[in-house]
Amino acid sequence: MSDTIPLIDLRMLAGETRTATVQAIREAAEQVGFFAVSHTGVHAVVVEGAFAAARHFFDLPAAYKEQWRYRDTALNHGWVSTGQESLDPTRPADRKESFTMRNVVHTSARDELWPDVPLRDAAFRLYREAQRLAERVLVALAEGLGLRSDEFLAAHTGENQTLRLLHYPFDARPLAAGELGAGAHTDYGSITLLWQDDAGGLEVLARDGQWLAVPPRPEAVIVNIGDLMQRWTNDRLRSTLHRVQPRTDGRDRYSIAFFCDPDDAAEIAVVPTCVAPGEAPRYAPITAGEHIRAKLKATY
Ligand SMILES: O=C(O)CCC(=O)C(=O)O
Ligand SMILES: [Fe+2]
Repeated sequence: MSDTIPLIDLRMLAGETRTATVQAIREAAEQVGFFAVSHTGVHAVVVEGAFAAARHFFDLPAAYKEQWRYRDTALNHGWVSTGQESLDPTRPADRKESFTMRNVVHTSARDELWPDVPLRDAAFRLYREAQRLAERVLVALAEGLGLRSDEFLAAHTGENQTLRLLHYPFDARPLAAGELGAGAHTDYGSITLLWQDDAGGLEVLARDGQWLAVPPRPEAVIVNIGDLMQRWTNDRLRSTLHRVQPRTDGRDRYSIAFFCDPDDAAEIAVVPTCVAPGEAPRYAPITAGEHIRAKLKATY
């Protein structure tokens, strides 16, 4: 593996370069589980709008943000303060705060869930564009594995698609042993899209056991495979461990993740093209909802 994750230009999905590009996406998903995509169709102004809204919200006093505190994993919406979430439950809680918004199309009409209209509007805009991008990636992965184009897509109507604003504050207090910005974890669902600012700190565990930095690349979106997609593909696509270093250089870091997960009722059964002839699937079918809720409960 190279010293950074592969970069794929999505303009190449059009025309006669499509087949080769779909295979490049599949290969990156198999070998690294992380890749970056450029020319994604997501507008820079929409991404900037979401980052601006995030900075504005996270700057507010904690006592005020309290009103939108994350309350339950079923709704999966709201503010989680620093030290509340442990992506790696064996370590101290993460040095980060977040604002999670599940199924924004559905929840944006509920005024009580939103600190302000600009945040809601910025989230809605990015959510819609992220959905389109995630759908293109799901289709490419299906095609790359020799499946019907909508094999994965059909299970993703938006019910479990979640946008999350993240803030890793600089904090001069000494770090506890093993304290991180985000503890080492794999994502739970199908695929994750990630936008990061230029601060850096994201690392992925390479196959050789070394942590590899994922440097910020303006205009690129990071894509990674989650646990359910790994299971769906009989371990062919890799759900790779990743973590975020805490801020120690005097500046904060902001990032935005879009988790694209299957609908609660979707049955995740190993796809036939990922089982070698004469072998049995490694996993029994599972309902996506069961899996996602169990994972969320473990981290809060
Ligand atoms: O902030 C980042 O760069 C990564 C966040 C992440 O991995 C997550 O929230 O699942
Ligand atoms: Fe993650």
